[in-house]
Amino acid sequence: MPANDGRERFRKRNVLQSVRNECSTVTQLALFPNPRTGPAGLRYQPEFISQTTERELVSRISELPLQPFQFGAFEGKRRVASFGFRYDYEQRKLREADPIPTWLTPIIAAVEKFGDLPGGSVRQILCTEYDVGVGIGWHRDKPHFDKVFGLSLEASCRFRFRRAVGDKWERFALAAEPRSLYMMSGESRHVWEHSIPAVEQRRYSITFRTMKAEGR
Ligand SMILES: O=C(O)CCC(=O)C(=O)O
Ligand SMILES: [Fe+2]
Repeated sequence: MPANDGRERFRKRNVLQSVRNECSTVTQLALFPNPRTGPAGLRYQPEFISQTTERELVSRISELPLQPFQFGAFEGKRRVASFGFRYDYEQRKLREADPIPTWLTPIIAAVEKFGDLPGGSVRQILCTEYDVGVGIGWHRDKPHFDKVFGLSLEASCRFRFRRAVGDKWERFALAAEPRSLYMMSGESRHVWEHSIPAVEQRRYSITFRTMKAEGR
């Protein structure tokens, strides 16, 4: 009966709405491929690597001579190591950095495959340690880089997005879980800003960046 159909539709909408509210953002992305639910060009893959690989990568990163990030009061607490290229904030220039270590080769190949990119596309790596209470402020990555991938290690974070719509911010958040990979391309990379609020447990990340043609 039409009245029942209406009620059934209403019930389904309510169920969908509560699923939307309760599920993690990750599940929302999978369940609702509507562009309104998240920035276009954002992809997320849970469990991209195994726990064994995660442990190996964390142990490699903790052996690196990580340095406090040299930019801005809020961001100074992150500790980082760059490979391939690094952005020099004082000179406002891209500079060559140490070559990408070979222990990263297999994971880079997997990331390139995930992004449907030819081998050798990833040319910049940033290993970051966020101690408890450390995050990263709102920003877009430097325009010299094109696609950005991020592997989360040891702890999850709330990976937030915002973009200006009139005089308001449209917002979105992704629960980036340990061992997951996100990819920012298109609007999620070039239009939306992203940030991570202070983490509750120590988190490591490896970000992988391709270069814009003019950045070479
Ligand atoms: O830690 C991350 O996953 C992302 C960090 C970030 O946004 C950046 O280094 O530009
Ligand atoms: Fe970033």
